[in-house]
Amino acid sequence: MKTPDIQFPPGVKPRFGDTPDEVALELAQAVSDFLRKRLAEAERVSLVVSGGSTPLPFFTALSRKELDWSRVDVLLADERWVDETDSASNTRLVKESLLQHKATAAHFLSLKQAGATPADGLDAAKAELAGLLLPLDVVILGMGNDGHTASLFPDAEELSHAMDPECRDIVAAMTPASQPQKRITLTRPALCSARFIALHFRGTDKLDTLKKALGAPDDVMAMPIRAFLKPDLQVFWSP
Ligand SMILES: O=C1O[C@H](COP(=O)(O)O)[C@@H](O)[C@H](O)[C@H]1O
Repeated sequence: MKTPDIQFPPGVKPRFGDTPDEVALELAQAVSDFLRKRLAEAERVSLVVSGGSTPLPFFTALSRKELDWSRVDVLLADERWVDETDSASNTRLVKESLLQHKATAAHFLSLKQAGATPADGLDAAKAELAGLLLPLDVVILGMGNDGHTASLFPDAEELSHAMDPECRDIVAAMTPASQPQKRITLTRPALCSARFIALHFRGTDKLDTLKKALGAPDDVMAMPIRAFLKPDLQVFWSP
């Protein structure tokens, strides 16, 4: 594969692979190495993953890694406000493909709580996450072609709250006009301060989206992914 022609800010570490499986294996190796190192230093560690279609091979590879999973708290960067039985549920994806094999022992913290809307369930979600230590250890982000990451959508009326660098909330309710479901998301400061942050995405269309994001890095409200394009971000991409 020809290495994509894309100019990253200094300190961003891109890894380009030929196939989604190759990149998923590399990412699983990098994440498990980092978690193992953190488990030698901390009693519990946190692993934040994204939903959508991209992470499946990464989840499968990571679930087979040898780790003390009983000390790992797994949560999603964002969730659609749907029941776990719904095919759009990111929770369902994580339970079916990540919390398997060796990772069965991990502790899952659910963003989706009871309530008709994410606003109704927000306090319960905050209570669920109350024991997490900040900064988070590992955050794996995805990205949409509108420049959203997690559920930080450019067209959500709650975006300025969730993207506020001073926001004290770990989670926020989101109602993006473009999306069929309401969402709940980790906020920018909670995600941005993680010790290990990776952006995992695939496809030439999304590479073009990333180039657009890098072209005008300051307008983070137009493309929230821009807030994460900073030194030490690890980028994992395949066609
Ligand atoms: O809606 C979402 O989309 C993004 C990207 O998903 P993909 O299907 O293009 O991989 C994802 O990162 C986010 O968690 C999800 O809720």
